[in-house]
Amino acid sequence: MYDARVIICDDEVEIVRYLNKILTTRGLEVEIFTSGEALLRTLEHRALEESDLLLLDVKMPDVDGIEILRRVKELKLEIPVVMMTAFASISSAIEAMKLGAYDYVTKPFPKEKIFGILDKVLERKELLKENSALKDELGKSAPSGYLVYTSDAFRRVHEMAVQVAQSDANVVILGESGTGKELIAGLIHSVSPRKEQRFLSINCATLSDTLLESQLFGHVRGAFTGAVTHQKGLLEEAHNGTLFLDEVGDMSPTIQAKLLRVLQEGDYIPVGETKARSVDIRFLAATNKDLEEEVRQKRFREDLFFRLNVISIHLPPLRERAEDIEPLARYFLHRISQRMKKEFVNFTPEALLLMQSYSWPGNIRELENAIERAAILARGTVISAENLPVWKSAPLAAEQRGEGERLLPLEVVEREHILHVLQKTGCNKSRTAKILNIARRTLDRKLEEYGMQDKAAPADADDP
Ligand SMILES: Nc1ncnc2c1ncn2[C@@H]1O[C@H](COP(=O)(O)OP(=O)(O)OP(=O)(O)O)[C@@H](O)[C@H]1O
Repeated sequence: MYDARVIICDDEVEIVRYLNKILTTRGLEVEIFTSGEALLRTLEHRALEESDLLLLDVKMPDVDGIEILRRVKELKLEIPVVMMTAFASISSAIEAMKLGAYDYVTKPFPKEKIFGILDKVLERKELLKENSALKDELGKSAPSGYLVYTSDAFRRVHEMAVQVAQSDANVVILGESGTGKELIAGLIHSVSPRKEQRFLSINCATLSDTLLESQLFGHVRGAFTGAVTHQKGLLEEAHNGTLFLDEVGDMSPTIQAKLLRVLQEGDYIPVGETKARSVDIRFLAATNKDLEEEVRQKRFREDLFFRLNVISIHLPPLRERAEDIEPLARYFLHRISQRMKKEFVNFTPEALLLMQSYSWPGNIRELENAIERAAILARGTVISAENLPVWKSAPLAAEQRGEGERLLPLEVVEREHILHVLQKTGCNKSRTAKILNIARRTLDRKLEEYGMQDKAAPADADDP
């Protein structure tokens, strides 16, 4: 008997039935998709890596299996994909192998063939697990996590990160707190040629100058009061690997000068030593400050800025990519379900609406925390608006209200106002239309225009 999960995607009912039967008989958990389109939609919203194998038909009427495989690879999903092909489409199987499919089977296939593949896959998974445990122990692994998004804005970020990873250029990652800067840094390292080496990180804002210096450069015994032992610095530890400098905008001028030497000369002198040591490190840095402004204000060295900022990646705040809120929320809900061993199945339309109308100043981290909290508060398996008290009373961001510097287009203000009233009426469309003093038809049209018609409300109970 197996303790594993398999996803089947095939439009041929006979094959699905056959596979489902042989797999479930051996204790496997099976998830079925009968169209490529449905699987593709799920890919964008959910991490499939919790499953152990994807059995994917090459030829489907809507979306081709090869296209799905390509997307799986683009999203860097770890799941092994086995293509199922008819004899006639063997050439696509070869193409699939080139694209990174794990294996392929030609229909019709005996069940031993599938179980043979499954055994190999599970064995490999065990090995990988052991490997990554070992890596964690050595402190080598970069922060990892699935990148969940549907917005074009974040797709561009993802593509750029993968592209720059191939070069050895230093990168500055800019973005508000909680937008995923560290996650992107980890991604860059893990797809870069240095991926087998160490990824180390340090937060430059939380340590005192002396501590930051000795953490980075290391020190010899007796270098200063309290330096009772020799300590290797992060520069030494990260040799040949990647060093992530978080909150780099908060680094003091003294440390900036010392770091500049490392970037310019490729060497440094540990505290208390006289001889320089050479290092080969790729630097990734992040900040939520406007680094160019810091340079203009002479708080950040221009020469260091240019050395670090060979390429910059800007992470957009969550409020500027509202279409990512729902898939992220579903992803976090799925993750918390697993952690709490309780299956949360959905959000109510009101809860989704509330999440979409909030401005998320703490970005993805705030969303993650809110979902976690909601899951704890929820009584049943569906998260409702009441479980999300955080922003129910919270006002919209000043920017969204049109206060401050940025004045907003009418449609943004209108959309926010409609959402606000819907929120107050518990998503009752008739009452919302009345308060807004517009016809119910007009409200429906506007909701459709803003792509909110299915989320705005279930059919109002009190509607005629
Ligand atoms: N696209 C994404 N998909 C899934 N999870 C994400 C995504 N972006 C960020 N996260 C998660 O959101 C949380 C915050 O991300 P991260 O720590 O990388 O942000 P940050 O910008 O470095 O924050 P800070 O500036 O506060 O250090 C993490 O738990 C991260 O895994």
